Amino acid sequence: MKHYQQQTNAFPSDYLNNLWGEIQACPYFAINNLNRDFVATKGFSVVFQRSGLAKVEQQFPYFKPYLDLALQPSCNAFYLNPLQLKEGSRVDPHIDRSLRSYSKTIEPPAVVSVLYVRVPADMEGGELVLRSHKRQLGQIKPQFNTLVYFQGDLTHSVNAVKTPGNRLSLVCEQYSLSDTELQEIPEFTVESRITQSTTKKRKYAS
Ligand SMILES: O=C(O)CCC(=O)C(=O)O
Ligand SMILES: [Fe+2]
Repeated sequence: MKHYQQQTNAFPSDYLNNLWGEIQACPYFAINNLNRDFVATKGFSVVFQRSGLAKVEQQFPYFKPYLDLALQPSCNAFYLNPLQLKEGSRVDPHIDRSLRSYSKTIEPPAVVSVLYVRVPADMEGGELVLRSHKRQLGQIKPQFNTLVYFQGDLTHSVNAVKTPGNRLSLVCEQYSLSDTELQEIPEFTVESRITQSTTKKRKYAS
């Protein structure tokens, strides 16, 4: 893939409404956990190997249509995260390498897929900006029901949202790891501020 591509009207719109509702209702959905590039965002993350896909679909059936369409056959490890921005939220320039927390040597993903589940009407700001070595390659204005794929080694950012309402995307970092790297990745786990604080509470309680 050369830099990026977009697929408009990726799903029946009923599916996106359902996805919106399920994500809002999910107990893991909370103020982000991701690093400080993510300013005032909400979300949670599902980390899995291809062998854990059935478990992901069992616990999160509403992700199945997205995974069926977006997962690349050549990839074997995934970091899936719903990401919500509101007025004033932004994401500073970064390269996605969320699996680094499991193995230091992991290279960036082969591809990242992003589905725009909800976008405020007439949103100002909120564009996804893609760069390679300071050169801007594209500025994507999120559109409801568009599925974007971009090359996983690109630096990217999301401009501050300047409109009220929610911008919800469903992002999947897709990796093609060697057997040794893959061994470090959980078959299936959920990362969320909520699960972390429960662990902490348990620790302090004992
Ligand atoms: O929502 C987007 O347009 C991209 C978000 C992003 O960069 C990420 O989740 O790593
Ligand atoms: Fe990113």
